[in-house]
Amino acid sequence: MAQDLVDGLLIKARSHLPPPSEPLGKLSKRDRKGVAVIKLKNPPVNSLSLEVLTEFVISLEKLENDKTFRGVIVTSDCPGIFSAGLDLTEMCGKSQAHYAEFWRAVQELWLRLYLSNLVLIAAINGVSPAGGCLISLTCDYRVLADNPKYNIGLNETLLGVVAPSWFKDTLVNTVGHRTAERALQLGLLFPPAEALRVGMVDQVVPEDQVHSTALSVMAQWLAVPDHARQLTKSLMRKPTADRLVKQRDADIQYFLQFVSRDSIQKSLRMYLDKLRQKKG
Ligand SMILES: CC/C=C\CCC/C=C/C(=O)SCCNC(=O)CCNC(=O)[C@H](O)C(C)(C)COP(=O)(O)OP(=O)(O)OC[C@H]1O[C@@H](n2cnc3c(N)ncnc32)[C@H](O)[C@@H]1OP(=O)(O)O
Repeated sequence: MAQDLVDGLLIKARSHLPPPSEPLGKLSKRDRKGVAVIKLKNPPVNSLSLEVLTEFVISLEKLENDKTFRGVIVTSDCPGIFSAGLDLTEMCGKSQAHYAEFWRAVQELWLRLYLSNLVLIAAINGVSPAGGCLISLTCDYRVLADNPKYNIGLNETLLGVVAPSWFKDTLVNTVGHRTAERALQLGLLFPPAEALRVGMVDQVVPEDQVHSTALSVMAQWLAVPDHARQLTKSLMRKPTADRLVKQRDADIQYFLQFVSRDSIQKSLRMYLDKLRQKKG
């Protein structure tokens, strides 16, 4: 990957073109060296379609394999929306083969992000439910913009579905068991101050400072020798990831059975209809 891609690597639904470089705040060039920015761009709501999931994995793999990169800032190009989570249309009215391919892609992205050797900082510049929250939870540090509309959490139960065990594990590892249990059962979406209080995010800053704060935090994490930090990250995270790795196929089968149920299809359709009717 060319060195001049360092400033930006855009994930679009239908284009692989890299964007023009964007300003990276106040840090010196030296501090910025080796830091890529992945901006999710799948308007209108950055839903995680099969295509986006696949491109995300490919982008991460390229960055992992390119030794000029040591850190990635994950953020959004859609105003006010970090990600609306998994694309609900991928889970409604499709074939079993499609559900299996989709779920494997969700697993793959989670594994890549959760075990990444790179330092991952989430610059959360919008609302972040369910799968959107999960992406941020896989990062090493989360900076959330201070806007009362920017709720974050795993709200799956409100859709009538269940967050898989590895979504649950990721949350438990971040906020602890009791907070996770309450948040998961109630499908809580936390506004910024609450998200900070429960440890769902590490910092809440004014909206125009999200990116520069993410860069400052990145500089701190990159000051640690890579090998020691990477081994420590693996020590902390591998047992959780291994639980999924050991039963990936069974997890896919469970998803297939679950999502194919008439009652679940009905719940997902009703939820989508509600979203669509919201406009009036
Ligand atoms: C065994 C395990 C089984 C199952 C596990 C499943 C785990 C699931 C994980 C998930 O991530 S499920 C997705 C959960 N996401 C949500 O609940 C968020 C839903 N969306 C919203 O709340 C809002 O859209 C918003 C993100 C707050 C943005 O609001 P805004 O008013 O700006 O946009 P609007 O609601 O009008 O949406 C525009 C457009 O986008 C469609 N949409 C929204 N979210 C999704 C989505 N996740 N997937 C697909 N499509 C989505 C919405 O319907 C509108 O479409 P339209 O233009 O055709 O009307």
